[in-house]
Amino acid sequence: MLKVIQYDGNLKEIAKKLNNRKEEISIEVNNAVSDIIEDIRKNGNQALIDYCQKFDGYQIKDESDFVVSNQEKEEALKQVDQDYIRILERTKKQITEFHKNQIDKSWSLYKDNGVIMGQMVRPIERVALYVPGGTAAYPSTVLMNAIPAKLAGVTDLVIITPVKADGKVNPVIVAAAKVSGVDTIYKFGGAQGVAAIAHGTETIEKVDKIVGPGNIFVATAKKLSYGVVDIDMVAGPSEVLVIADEKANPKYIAADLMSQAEHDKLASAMLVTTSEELVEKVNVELKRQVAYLSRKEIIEESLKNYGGAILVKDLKEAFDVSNYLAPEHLEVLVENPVNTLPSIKNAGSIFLGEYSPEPLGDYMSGTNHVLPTGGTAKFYSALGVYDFVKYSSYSYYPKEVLETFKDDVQTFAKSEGLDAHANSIAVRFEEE
Ligand SMILES: NC(=O)c1ccc[n+]([C@@H]2O[C@H](COP(=O)([O-])OP(=O)(O)OC[C@H]3O[C@@H](n4cnc5c(N)ncnc54)[C@H](O)[C@@H]3O)[C@@H](O)[C@H]2O)c1
Ligand SMILES: N[C@H](CO)Cc1c[nH]c[nH+]1
Ligand SMILES: [Zn+2]
Repeated sequence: MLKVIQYDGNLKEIAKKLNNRKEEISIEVNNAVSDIIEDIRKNGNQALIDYCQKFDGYQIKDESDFVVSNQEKEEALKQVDQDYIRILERTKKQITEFHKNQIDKSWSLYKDNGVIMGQMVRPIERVALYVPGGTAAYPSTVLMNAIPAKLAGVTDLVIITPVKADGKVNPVIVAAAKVSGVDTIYKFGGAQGVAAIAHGTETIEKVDKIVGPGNIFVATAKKLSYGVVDIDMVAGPSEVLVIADEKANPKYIAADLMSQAEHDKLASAMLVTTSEELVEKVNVELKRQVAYLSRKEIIEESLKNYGGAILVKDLKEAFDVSNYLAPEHLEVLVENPVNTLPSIKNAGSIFLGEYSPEPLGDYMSGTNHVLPTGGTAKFYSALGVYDFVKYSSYSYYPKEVLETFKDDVQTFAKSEGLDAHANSIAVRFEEE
């Protein structure tokens, strides 16, 4: 059952009523994750092995066992049927079609006075893709991470993902890695995996950047590793916010809310609507549908803690609430949904109309499913090709053009008290 909150124009109150435990959890998790990172930094491989044993139940045999071997890959691939490979290939095509539009080009400006300026786009060299592996397998995340990275030109890509107690990576992950062209799959994840690949160990080479989603421990470890490596964003426990008018279908809304609630007990699913009657019907549907879903327990816990229905007086208020909460996924189930785009300021990914359900985006619409959570869609974007490149600017000035700037630059430098800067210009125009 969704708890019902009447919106009275106070956005801060709404946020408090919905997320009142988030702060508390993050302090506890922050401390636990900091300890793990420190231990990995000090004790390297041995600490990594110990944490993997503790959290995933697998005793990594030796340093060569950190990586899925070719033989393990072959065995895994034998278990994946051809129709599944076809689906992965179809998904790859969809994701590629969307993401190739994000490829940014280098540019140069040749001025009449001989000055040349420009910007070069270069791929980041070594990137780790986090693929979650705790309570579910995420082959779709392999594709969502790897395809934009490949389009950007990253050559050194590795996957980190937790294994099960038998030490095996799920065969569908191995298949998705093959389809995406990623060879190295490390058998570790969680905060310890993030720490190991961020700092490096005796045998594990550090990366320049870590991307990809994960649970609260993974998201916190990425946050705390920022600076040692770059990260894409905070992509933590999943969220969906549905804006619906009185004509929206309660059966679809309930199904879509639960599709995200099933990810994690910390996932959040919210309905923002003008219709009290719709909320009642959605509650009936939630009860009916949850009964046949295998992750019923997670769904119920997540809806109880982080689910809710917010009643608003009109759609303008609905978009105000949604923009304030900045959800990872926003579904818009109102008449003429495409026309509402100008009202949306903050959302990781937007799903318009009743036949663009959020799970289509999780797998095959082509848009990326690695998305900012916890209100960070106010400043972070969906994972894209731009996350895997960096920009270097350059300039070439002939002597006669520098001369036209020499006095102004020196004055500027002196105004900052930096006379070595001024001197660098002056020495170029001294008589020998
Ligand atoms: N935002 C996005 O773009 C996006 C996309 C896909 C999935 N997700 C989210 O990814 C998450 C996947 O979570 P998951 O748990 O299945 O896999 P995961 O790989 O993210 O986390 C599993 C790991 O968490 C660590 N862990 C578990 N309990 C711990 C504890 N008490 N202390 C320290 N570490 C602990 C362990 O190392 C374990 O291997 C979900 O929250 C889901 O909503 C988000
Ligand atoms: N909804 C998740 C992002 O929050 C992505 C995903 C992968 N598989 C299923 N769902
Ligand atoms: Zn999902």
